[in-house]
Amino acid sequence: HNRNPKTRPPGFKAYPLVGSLPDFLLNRHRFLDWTTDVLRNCPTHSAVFRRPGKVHGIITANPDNVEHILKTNFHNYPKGERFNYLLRDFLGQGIFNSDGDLWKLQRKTASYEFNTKSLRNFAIQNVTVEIQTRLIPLLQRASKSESVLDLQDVLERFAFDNICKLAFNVDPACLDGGSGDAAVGAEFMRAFEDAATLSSGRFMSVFGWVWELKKFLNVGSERKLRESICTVHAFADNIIRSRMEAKDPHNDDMDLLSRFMAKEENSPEFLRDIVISFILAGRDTTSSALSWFFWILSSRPDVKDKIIKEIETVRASCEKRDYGEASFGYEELKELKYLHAAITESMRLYPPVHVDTMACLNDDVLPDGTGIKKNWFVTYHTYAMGRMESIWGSDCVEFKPERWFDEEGGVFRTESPFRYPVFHAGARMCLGKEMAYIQMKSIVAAAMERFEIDAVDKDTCPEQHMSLTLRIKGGLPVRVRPRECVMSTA
Ligand code: HEM
Repeated sequence: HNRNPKTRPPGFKAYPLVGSLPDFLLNRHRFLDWTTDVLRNCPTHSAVFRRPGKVHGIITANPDNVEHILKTNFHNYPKGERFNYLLRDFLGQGIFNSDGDLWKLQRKTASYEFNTKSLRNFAIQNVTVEIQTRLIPLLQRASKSESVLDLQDVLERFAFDNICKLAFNVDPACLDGGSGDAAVGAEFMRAFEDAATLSSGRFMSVFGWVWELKKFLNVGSERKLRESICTVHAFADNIIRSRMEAKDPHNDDMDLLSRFMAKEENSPEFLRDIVISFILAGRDTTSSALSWFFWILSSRPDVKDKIIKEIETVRASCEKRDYGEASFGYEELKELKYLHAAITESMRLYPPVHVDTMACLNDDVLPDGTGIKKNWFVTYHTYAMGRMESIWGSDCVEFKPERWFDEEGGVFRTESPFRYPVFHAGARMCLGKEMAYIQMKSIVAAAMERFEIDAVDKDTCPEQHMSLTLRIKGGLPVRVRPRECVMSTA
């Protein structure tokens, strides 16, 4: 690719993505695979996205373009006014929905905190408790009753409990399901889910004025959105208020809210925005990743065996150190290298954040020669990038954890985040990457050590449901059986 702006070809070299409405309608149910095919066949893997009569933006699966957008010319590609506006009712000015100084301020505090040992320890402790007291008993019950379990739902409830603990040290107990405090938690989770889905639904509205009118009249989806936002805000406001009224606001709490309260003179509304953004960011990304992971694994006994062997080896070394928890400690999790590679490989094929979109502030030419105009959007297509022969070679669609190790097979091969933008890249790269791996590896290790988990329909690729993350439509029905020859018990 020609990176020299003086000699690279002039702009507007791009290929139509949505050429005709019939094409779009025919392929709507397989949107990601269809757009992947189109990008694969474009010479530089970039295309123009059109709606009738109007060019709206560029979609790309080209790593040089991704580097340009997320790093080299970062300032030209913010989230943008439209994104901010559509999500403002729900997210306010939280990190996920802000640009410029407001974003920088939150990013600075958060990236410092995400690098502290104390936050990591807090995260490990929360995951361990959730696994020990809820996940393992739930899987045990499913294995005894031999019933079919929706694993995606279980993983989503796990992730929600977990991110709420991390964000403001509240346990909504969604994985406990049921009565008392858990019912309040479940209502909060449901309202959060509705608010996220309905807010993102505004992006799909062909005519923007339709949702604005519904909002003005307080009817239909906008009425439901308003109600769910009220529920979410009331829940968060209560916690923030009582924390602020507490005698010592700089208490020993390890959660993110306390850290933001201690460092800045932030208003209660801004603290709420901050907390809600973190919950959104950490809510259903890990559950999406693990749902696809468990589905893939169901038809790959060879990979399963290697993971189990590794877990048993690491568990044996834990026992020598008299480490008898249901989960694993930080050092042990680091030793689960093959598992790390298998999860990374699974997210290459099924990235939780399947596409990501930015706005273009000023006319620009991308490194592959594609021109982009002010006010267009630019989307990088993470799902397509995981399936490009030019990036991963001729076996790009195969699930092969081994590709993440060097020639000798021992050292994990790190990949450029611009070729593997599963966690984004550049200045706005995901802050929760390490925590996400801690959570995912802990869950898989604890579950696979004790149980055989198999998708009921392991040979049919599940239908995709695209919300903010890539989920499995209708959930992931699995059967759970006790694993024979378990080395330790919960
Ligand atoms: C497998 C799990 C995860 C994946 C694949 C993932 C992926 C991503 C991606 C693609 C973005 C960029 C989104 C954008 O353009 O706004 C992002 C941002 C972010 N993620 Fe994650 N994420 C994961 C888990 C988490 C967790 C568990 C947390 C919190 C504990 C978290 C915190 C954040 C935050 C705060 C941002 C915003 C960063 C910024 O705008 O400066 N993520 N993540």
